[in-house]
Formats: sequence, structure tokens, C-alpha cells
Amino acid sequence: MNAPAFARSAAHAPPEAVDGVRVANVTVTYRNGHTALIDASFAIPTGTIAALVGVNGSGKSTLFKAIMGFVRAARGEISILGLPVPAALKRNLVAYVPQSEEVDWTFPVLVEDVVMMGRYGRMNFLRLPRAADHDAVAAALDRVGMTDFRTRQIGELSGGQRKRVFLARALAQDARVILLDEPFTGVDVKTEEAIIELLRGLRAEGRVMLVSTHDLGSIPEFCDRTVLLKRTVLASGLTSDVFTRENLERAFGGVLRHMTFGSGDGEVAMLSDEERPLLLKADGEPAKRTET
Ligand SMILES: Nc1ncnc2c1ncn2[C@@H]1O[C@H](COP(=O)(O)OP(=O)(O)OP(=O)(O)O)[C@@H](O)[C@H]1O
Repeated sequence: MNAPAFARSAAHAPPEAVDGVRVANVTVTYRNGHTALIDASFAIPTGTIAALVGVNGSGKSTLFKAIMGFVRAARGEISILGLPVPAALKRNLVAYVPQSEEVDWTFPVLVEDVVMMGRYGRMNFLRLPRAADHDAVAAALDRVGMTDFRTRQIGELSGGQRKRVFLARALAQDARVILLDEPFTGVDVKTEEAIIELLRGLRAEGRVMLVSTHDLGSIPEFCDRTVLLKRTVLASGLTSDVFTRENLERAFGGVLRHMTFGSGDGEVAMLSDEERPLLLKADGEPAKRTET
């Protein structure tokens, strides 16, 4: 895991290397002619939590859509565990945990039904769940601590509980690659910690989590790798290598609030586009956050 070879760009990785997710020279153009991603390349090994970071409109959702097969790459290739996207989707290898805004919460559906959707890919067209499907749903709900809510309407849950239900859907599917779109928005610190702990457990099982987030401050704590996007991949690799002041300033330009405290060796810069700022020491290394 985390062999130095993976820190190199996908374009330079040896062709025989099988990555969790490998994006090579991908360009995506929407029907209206807008090119949202240009020549994007990176590779993430299995057993990794990777952050996908960039300003609004930098192409994070577009990249997710390309990995999910919702939009086609005009150029380049995406492979998942060494398979092209259609083959990976057919094997139920990829799951998506959506942003809250993408879901119609008034739709009357029970928590256990949402989680059962993760099993659809394994059922025939009648979608009649078998014992194994019910067992997988129960295990997934248990793992995210939502068993007691299984017969509740999804619309009755809090933001953090909804996230956990969609994570349970990905677990019921037994996805090897899980794409999480802003998993911490509207989630309290305790739930965020619980989700991070869960992601660490999934990493230990060799899964890949690609997490789109604006929480710069929490990324060094739980994401081993980072992909910095700005219509293309500005940098990718180990978070400690990618999270430099220079890279972040290139990715965020004037968007970040930027303050400097102290002077000389004790100087700390704060970069933030959200409520959890990233602190950088004078040497450019991320500073440890202390909880208040
Ligand atoms: N269906 C579409 N048709 C045309 N252009 C689109 C479409 N979806 C997104 N875009 C454009 O592509 C660019 C990248 O959008 P994308 O949604 O991937 O950004 P993002 O990084 O996910 O942003 P955010 O942080 O706001 O979610 C934007 O300029 C957006 O306007």
C-alpha cells in the first residue's frame, strides 16, 4: 500500500500496475460544448482514502460522473481495479454517496429500502430480495449505526443520519470504490468523526474512497492522498506532498481566506474556504489542528 510509485502521475505509472482508480488523460465535454475536464490524470491505489479538492466548478462532480459512467470521456481512459468503467459498473464495484441537495427527501421511502437499492445490481428484473440481500442490508445498517432507524422514512432523518444511510447503501452493494460527494456538509463534529472512523475501517478492507470536500482542515487527518482539481489535475499524490501552500494557492487562487499569525519559524498561515481552516506552518507543512 502507498508505494512511492503511486505518487507518480498516471501517465508515468507502469502499464502493468493495477490501481484502485486510474484516470489517464481524461477530457470531458458536455453537450453544450463546455469542456469541464481537460487531460486529467491521476492514480489511487487500493486501500486509500483520497480527497478530491477544488473550487466550485473545478470539475469534481464531472469527474465523479465520468467514474460512474454518466458522462463519457471524449478522450482518455478511466479504469477501476484494472477494468474499464462499464465492466466495473456491471460488477457493482462503484457506489456513489450523493450530496444532500441531489436527493428528493419528500419521496416516501424507508431507510431499509434505500439501503436495499444497493442490492439491485445483484437481483433479477423482478427485484425480489433474497435472504442474502436482507442480511447484507442488516449488516450495512448495523455498521453505520442506523439499525434502529430502518423503518423510518428517509425524509424524517437528520442530515448526518441521511449520509450514514447512503453510506450503508454503498456497503450493502459491497462496492470497492466509493465516491462521496461532500459527506461532511451539514454534519456535526461527532458524526463527522464517526464517518471518518468508518471510512478508515473500509480502507483497511482495501477499498478506495474518493471524497469530494471543501473541508481543507480535516483532509490531512484522514486522507492519505489528495487530488487537486482545476479543470485538470494540478497535483495528485500523498496528501503530505500535495498539500503545500503553493499548490493550494494555485488551486484556490484568491478564493481562500488567508491570514498569517506569528513570525519566523512560529509563523502559521490559515487557508480556508469553509468553516474548518487548514493551518500551514512556516515550512509549508500542515499544522495539527487542536479541537476546541
Ligand atoms: N450538464 C452540464 N452541462 C454543461 N456544463 C456543465 C454541466 N454540468 C456541469 N457543467 C459545467 O462544468 C464545470 C464543472 O462543473 P462541476 O459540477 O463538475 O464542478 P464541481 O467542482 O463539482 O463544482 P461544485 O464544487 O460547485 O460542486 C462548471 O463550469 C459547470 O458549469
